[in-house]
Parts: sequence; C-alpha cells; structure tokens
Amino acid sequence: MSKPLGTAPAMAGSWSKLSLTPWISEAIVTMGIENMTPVQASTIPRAIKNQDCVVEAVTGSGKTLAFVVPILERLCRAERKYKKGEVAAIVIAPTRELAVQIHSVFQRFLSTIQPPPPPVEDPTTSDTIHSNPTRSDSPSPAFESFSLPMLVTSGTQEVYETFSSLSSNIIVGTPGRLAAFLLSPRGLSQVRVNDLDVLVLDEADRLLSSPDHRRDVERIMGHLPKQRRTHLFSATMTDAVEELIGIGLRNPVRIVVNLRDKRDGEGQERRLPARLENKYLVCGPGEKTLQLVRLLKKEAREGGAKFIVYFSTCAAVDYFYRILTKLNTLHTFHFTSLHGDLPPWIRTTALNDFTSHASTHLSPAVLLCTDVAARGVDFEDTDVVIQYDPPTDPKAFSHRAGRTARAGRAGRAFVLLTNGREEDYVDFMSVRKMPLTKQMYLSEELEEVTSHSALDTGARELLDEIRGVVKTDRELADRGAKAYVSSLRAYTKHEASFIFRLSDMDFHGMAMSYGLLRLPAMPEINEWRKRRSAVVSNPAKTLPVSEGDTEVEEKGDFITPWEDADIDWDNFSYSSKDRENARLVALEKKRLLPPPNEGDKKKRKIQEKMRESWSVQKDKKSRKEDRRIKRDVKKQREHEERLARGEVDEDKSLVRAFEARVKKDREEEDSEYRLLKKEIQGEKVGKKRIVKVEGLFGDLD
Ligand SMILES: Nc1ncnc2c1ncn2[C@@H]1O[C@H](COP(=O)(O)OP(=O)(O)OP(=O)(O)O)[C@@H](O)[C@H]1O
Repeated sequence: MSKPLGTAPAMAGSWSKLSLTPWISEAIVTMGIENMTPVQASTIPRAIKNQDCVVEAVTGSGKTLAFVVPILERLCRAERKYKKGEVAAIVIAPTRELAVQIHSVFQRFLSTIQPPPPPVEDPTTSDTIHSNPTRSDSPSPAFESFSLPMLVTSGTQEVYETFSSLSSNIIVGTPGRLAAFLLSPRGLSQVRVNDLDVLVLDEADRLLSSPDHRRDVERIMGHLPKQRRTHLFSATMTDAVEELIGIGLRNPVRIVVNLRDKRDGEGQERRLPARLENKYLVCGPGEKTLQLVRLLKKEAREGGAKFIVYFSTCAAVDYFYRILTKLNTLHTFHFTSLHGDLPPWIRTTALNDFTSHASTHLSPAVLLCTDVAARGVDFEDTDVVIQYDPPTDPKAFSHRAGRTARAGRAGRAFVLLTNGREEDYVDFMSVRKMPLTKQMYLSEELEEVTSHSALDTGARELLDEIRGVVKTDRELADRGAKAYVSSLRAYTKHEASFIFRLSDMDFHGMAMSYGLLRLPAMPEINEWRKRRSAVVSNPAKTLPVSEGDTEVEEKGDFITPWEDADIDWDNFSYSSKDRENARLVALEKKRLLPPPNEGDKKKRKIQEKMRESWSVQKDKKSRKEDRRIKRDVKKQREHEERLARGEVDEDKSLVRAFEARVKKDREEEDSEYRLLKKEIQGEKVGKKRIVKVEGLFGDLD
C-alpha cells in the first residue's frame, strides 16, 4: 500500500531493560524488534516474577510476545529442567488459526537454540566448520533443556506419538483438543502436568463465551496443579473473565493498556489502534454488494493490496467466494475463502494462500471469511478490513477491525450498514469507545457522493451480472439461497437486537445483493409481504410487527422492487454430472408419486406447525416457557397458602389425583402427537434425501 507504514506503536523502552537470557534477546533482535510495546513493558517483568496477570490491550499491540517471552524466560531460570513427558507451559487459544500462529512464534524462538548438527571437518584446511554460520558460536546451555513446542488442534495427527518424539514441554492448542489430549486415559498416563509452571488463556473472553470452550477450559484448569502462574489476555474482557479471575487466578495484577485519542483534544479513551481509520458506509439493502465491489476497487486504486472481508456465516463466505471470483470487474483481485466449516488442511492452505500471495494494488489479495479469522490472527500488512455484515457480537467488531493497523501501521476498516435503523449502530459503537466516521456512498466512477436515487442503477446491473454467473450452475443457485437464509438467521442473533431487527429487513433488497434468481419460500418473507401490502394500502395504519416487539411504525417507505429471474427450473441443471443425474431421477420419482392422501386433518395441522417460521417458533417457545414459569409460581404460592391454612393433607390427595390426570392426558396427547410428528419427520427425511440430491433449497418453492 502506498500509505506510509508509520512508526511502531508508542514504544516503551528497550528490551535490554529486562535482562533476558541472552539467546532470548538474540532471537528478539533477529526478528527485527528493537523496543517493547507498552503492553510488553508492563506485562513481561511481572509475568517473569510470580505474578498472575490479566491483560487487556488493544488489537495488534504485541500481546503474543508479552506471554511467549516470560514463559521462555521462566523455563530458562527454572532450577529444575523439565524432562520428556513433562509439560511446563500450556497456551489455550479459541481457534485453530490463532493456535497455529502462537505455536509458530514459540517455534521461531526455540528453533534458534536447537542443538547444532555435529561439526564436520573441512578436509582442505582441517578446520572445524558449522553448517549454520549465523548461529551463535557458543550455543546457550539452555538448548539441551528445550525442545520444539507442540501444537494440539484439529488436524494434529498422532498426538501422543508426536508429543513423545518432540519431547515437548510447551503445548499450544484449542480447548476441545487439549482437553481430550490431557484427559483421555492415554493422556493421563503419558502427559505429566504435575509441575506445570504457566497457563495462558489467549482471547480469554472468547474462550469463556462459548459454553463448549468454557467447559473444556474449566476441565483443563481443574486438571492442572494450583501452584502455577495463570495469565489471561484479550483486547476485550467480559464478566465471564471476571468470574474466572475469582476461581482460577491468585491475586492477579490487572494490566489495561488504553489508548487516548489525542485528536479530539480531550484525550478520550479508544478501544481501537491509534492509526486505524474506522469508517461506516450507508447504502440501500440492494446496494450492499455493489458498494463492496466499489470499495474494493477504490481502495485498490488508492494503493490497497491486502483486504479482509467479513461475512456472518460460512454459507455466505462460500457463496460470495464463488460469485466475486467470476465478476469481470474484479478480475485482477485474488480471492481466498476461510471459515470454520472447512476441513483443517483446507483452512491451512487458505491462510497460506492469502498470506503468501504477492499482492500489489494491481493484483490485490482478498480474504473472505467469518469470525474464525477475527481474533488474534496476525496477517501482516493488511491494508483494509470490510465488514459486509456487522458482527452479531459487538465485541467482535474491534477484533475484526484490528486485523489492520497492527503494530503501529496505518489501516482502514469499513462496516456496511443499510439505511434506516442500522445507522443507529454508529452511536451504539461510539458509546463503546469505537467511534466511526462516515464514508460517503461510492458512485460508478468511485467518487464519493452525498445522495443517489432510490436504487442505484448499478445495483440492477450487478444483479444481472451475478445472475448470469449463477445461471451457469444450479449448485450456485442452491448456495445463494442457503447463504441468504443463513445470513437472515444470523441477523436474528444480533446482540444489538434493537438495531438489527428482522422486522425492518427489506428481504427484496437483500436478495438483490445476493443475486438470487428467486426468493426462497420462507414464511418470514410471506409475512413481511402481507404486512407491506397492508401498509401500502393503508399507509396511516400502524401495524404490530410480531409479538414481543413494540409496535413499529411502517411508513410504506421505499422497498427494493423485485422480480424472480425467468428460469425453467425443471431444466436448470447442475454442472456436476452425478448431481444432475440424481436430480433427474428424483424429479421422475416425484412425478410418479401417488396424489397426497386427503383427510388427515391432524397430520396437516402438525405439518403446518412444523413449517412455521423459525422466528415465530422461537417466540412461541419463549412465551410458552414464560407461561409455564408463571403457572408454577402461582401453584407454589397456592400450595404454600394451603399449607399455612392446615389444608395440606386433604389437598395432597387432590393435588396428586389432579396431577395424575394431567399427566395421563398429556402422555396420551404426547404419544399421539409424537407418533404423528415422527411419521411426518420420517417422510421429510425421505424427501430430504431426494432434495439433497436436487439441491438444498430445491423443495422450497
Ligand atoms: N515490540 C514490538 N515492536 C514492533 N512490532 C511488534 C512488537 N511486538 C510485536 N510486534 C508485531 O506486532 C504485530 C501484532 O502483534 P500481536 O499479534 O502479538 O498483537 P496482539 O496484541 O496479540 O493482537 P490481537 O489482539 O489482534 O491478537 C505482530 O506482527 C508482531 O510481530
């Protein structure tokens, strides 16, 4: 990128202040790192001594070295050397990508002190020569006591054999795999942790926010000796971390490295790197992909060579990867996709592909990904981050944006917001100390413009171009529908649910941005259309949107016009021969099926219920649960009153009789209901098998 790289983050002094073991200092110099960052200067001396640390510092501020260096230094200073099979330090990270990266940092240090190969005699001079002349001539005595670190994540083959052959004393891994590695019968007998010295939880808040991760972390901690140092690191901390501090750390020191924004004169606190330009761009829902394309082109024109684009779901990443790579207008861009549903080896290849691509502004590299690449991962020189979907968890925002502007470099982050209620996100983030500035809408000429017509004509043209790509393979139509539905589901999971509301969604606009050929047959869309037409016919009326929502005024304002593409669906084929044959067979089978059996009303009622939109189902479930709780509370109160009045004996038999009757009714009802539901599900599974062959959403219309 042509923008200046800038200086390293405000530095906090030379490494020499720490009096580190010489080979560690040498390794740091070899990495080209001259001074400590503030978080390193405040954490390392404390972590080397016997203090537990809870460290909260902005993304890209150098937290990794703040725990890697003290771990190594403590091992060097330890009186007793660790033997094969003994673990001295464990680092837990939430994702495989981050674990791999931390492991590679340890490896960079430890590979500098591997025992040199035996010296060979130079026959011409009879001098002794070393195969690696750059290595220090007097290898540290420590090299005998250190072996390479071990990585324990998905994709690690034969863990116990590797552990034994590497004789690793330092283990880096993800929670589930680490728990299995340490706590399986083989782990319990082969991996000794009795003398473990340090445990580090990197991205601690993320580790504790997922119930599965949390359970695994707690199991691991329960297995480790209490006499250990424990450090927690993250750019964001949560209440869950506070809880853990109470149970898993001993008298920890809290290190918070804040940034003060000097630009506003008052020096307000910021949660984002100082040289990050943090921007938002507002557009219509049908213009989102158009604005993404224009933003990529504009930023590349201004020198951007490495981009990361975040989507909310794996399906959206998969789909947009297949589409964007085929758009003429982006033919100079090199795309890579990365998400958690990909097998480990593909994830590794994807990361390598993105990081090793020799990108320039003429041939920029773009990583399309989910939050699997939001935290911790250090992509050097990322110029621009674009959030196509704002994150469902607002804390992820700073982690995503923080993939650029790392280690004092300059960088830009953009979030795309649709006009209307989503614009409130700007204030919402500002309160969270993440101020955003406006990026104007981009015209076809990539100029910044203040206003444009109700729907940019470019959006319609892009829809046609995407549809042209989709029409080449039915698979793409399936993937598009899957991506659309999954993104809508993700939309309902936003923590800021008062901003991101499905009831405000312009389903047509979103379908246009996805380049769909037709709208999926979702009850949510049908309900929305009904509401819209009611509003259009009576604009003054205020309609209740859904239960649980307060009344929302729908003003009959602009919604994106929509027309399904003209497609002969029976003859729209898969490019894969196997899939296409299977589809044709399924189609024929369907044609030969007898007409549906009429008359089973109950069955149809259950079918209808099963077809209800997921949002309504969720609402109903929570209302049912509320009612049940209220009923229980009322029952309990009545019971206590009877007890107080001394009516309990008589009442007991009455209650028992009543409960038995209710139970019997319910069982009868339930068993019939269950039987019918099972039958329908059975039919559905049978159908799905066909549908799966036809395409995931082949049955929706
Ligand atoms: N003292 C230093 N001087 C210059 N660069 C540094 C220094 N320490 C670390 N770096 C570099 O800064 C970058 C970011 O470091 P690191 O990944 O540790 O950040 P982080 O605080 O863990 O970020 P995140 O919160 O996103 O995980 C890396 O490329 C690293 O090599």
